[in-house]
Amino acid sequence: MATPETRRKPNILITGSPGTGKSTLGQQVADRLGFEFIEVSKEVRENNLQGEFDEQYNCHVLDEDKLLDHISERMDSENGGMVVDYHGCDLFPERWFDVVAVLRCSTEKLYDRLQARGYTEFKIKENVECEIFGSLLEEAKESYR
Ligand SMILES: Nc1ncnc2c1ncn2[C@@H]1O[C@H](COP(=O)(O)OP(=O)(O)O)[C@@H](O)[C@H]1O
Repeated sequence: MATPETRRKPNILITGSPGTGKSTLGQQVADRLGFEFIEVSKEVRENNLQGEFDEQYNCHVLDEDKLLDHISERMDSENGGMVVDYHGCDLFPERWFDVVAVLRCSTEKLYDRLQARGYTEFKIKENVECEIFGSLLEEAKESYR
């Protein structure tokens, strides 16, 4: 099982509220470095890693155990060189990452981006509030002191 000391190339986690630009940046970073990009939402859709249906959010929740099992071989590899995009970081074992970036975005821009994505007012408000409070940055600081 690789650790930051034994991995050949670093693993990078890109977190932040939905709409801050994680998948855009993650793909660019992976392309430039020749790393593999795991966009978690896409990985979940393509590999049937959903859990139960959530009525309030009108979508399936993620089955976290299934996701972790699904990517653990690549994340624990001695090679490293993985870029992962997910909105939080406390789901993952700390040993998986050498670099954690938290993307931020102005609330005006975030609002417009989430509206353009067709999110409900409820979901937009919740995500914009999360951005105002800097919740995901705090989560990352707690996990990776
Ligand atoms: N640096 C940027 N400048 C302007 N627009 C951006 C930037 N990064 C992403 N976007 C746009 O913002 C929207 C959300 O980006 P996306 O990468 O899908 O965010 P996330 O993966 O965090 O949900 C997309 O329409 C994307 O084109």
